[in-house]
Amino acid sequence: MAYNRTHDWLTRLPKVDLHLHLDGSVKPETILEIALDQGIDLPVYNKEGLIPHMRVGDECGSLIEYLSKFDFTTRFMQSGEALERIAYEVAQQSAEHNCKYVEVRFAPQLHRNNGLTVEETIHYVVEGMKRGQRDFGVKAGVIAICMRNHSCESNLEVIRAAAKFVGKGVVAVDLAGDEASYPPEWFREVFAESGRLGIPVTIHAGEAAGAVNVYEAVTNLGAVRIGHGVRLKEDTDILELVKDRRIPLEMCPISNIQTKAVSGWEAYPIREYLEQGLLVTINTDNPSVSGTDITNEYRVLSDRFGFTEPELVRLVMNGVEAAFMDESDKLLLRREMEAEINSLGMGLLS
Ligand SMILES: O=c1[nH]cnc2c1ncn2[C@@H]1O[C@H](CO)[C@@H](O)[C@H]1O
Ligand SMILES: [Zn+2]
Repeated sequence: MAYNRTHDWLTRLPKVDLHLHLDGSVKPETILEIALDQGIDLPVYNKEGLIPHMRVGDECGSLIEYLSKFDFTTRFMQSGEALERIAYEVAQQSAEHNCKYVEVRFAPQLHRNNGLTVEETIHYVVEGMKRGQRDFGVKAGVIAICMRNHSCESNLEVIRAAAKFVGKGVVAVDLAGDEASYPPEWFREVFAESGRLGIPVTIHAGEAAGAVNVYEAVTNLGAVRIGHGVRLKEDTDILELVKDRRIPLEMCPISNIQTKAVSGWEAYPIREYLEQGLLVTINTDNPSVSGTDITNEYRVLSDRFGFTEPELVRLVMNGVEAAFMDESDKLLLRREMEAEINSLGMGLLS
């Protein structure tokens, strides 16, 4: 590939990733090792052969098709050891992309086939992230996910367990899964509990259904951030509300194109959102399902939308602003990142 100055610069740019699913971030070689260790059958026994089972192709037609890939990976994520290891490896992969802070999300109820409790699953993921933080210097937070196709009772169990880890690794709760079939208003009771317990909320909304889901998430589920929000552009009033409240959007460009949240890149609203003053952040969603990484997300945006380096820096720093971090830690992260960005020789923050 020809030398591209911005591509090279993006590799070195310090970044953050606020929207990354643990079960969408598993390395094929790790699946292979866990399967051999635990005697789980595999369709093939080499890492290249596993990739098609884990990753969507260009032909992916919908979020539902995209989500089908997770049935494969979660089979190998049923022990404390596997969860700890995969969380640790997320920190390692983040460090490889000069990602300084990562929020890793996972759905505890999907990892209980071999008898782990909800709290145990959270414990192991938090431990893996902490070990990763020690070894690779990547700061991390964990987000516990409620699933749209799970019962209210099972989601309440997640919220209550997550509450016990607030201040000890867990930073928020989320709602994920098939958005078109399970509207957010069905989960008011679940997120009323997170409100009572004082846990911050982010909700996947405006991805596989319209802007009205963003409205519901913000006004009735207590969301202070929105996962994706790609379809927010369909309703000006709701867009204004999100803008006025400074609610960050966790956009995940490659994933959003694959799940057909929009028809294609020409309809991807990122530049208009940024110009309209929305707090847009760039994230990976699922590196192993989408075949991406955080540097690649920025590269694709710079190529497709002609973002300048100062604009790319702004997207990164929006991520810092949106992080579920206390203000003193955020200030430290911001200073560290600004110093590193300035040392890249661009003087971009002057
Ligand atoms: O982009 C997405 N939209 C909605 N749900 C998702 C997305 N990516 C992953 N998951 C869902 O979240 C679960 C826990 O990590 C995954 O198993 C998948 O079902
Ligand atoms: Zn997601």
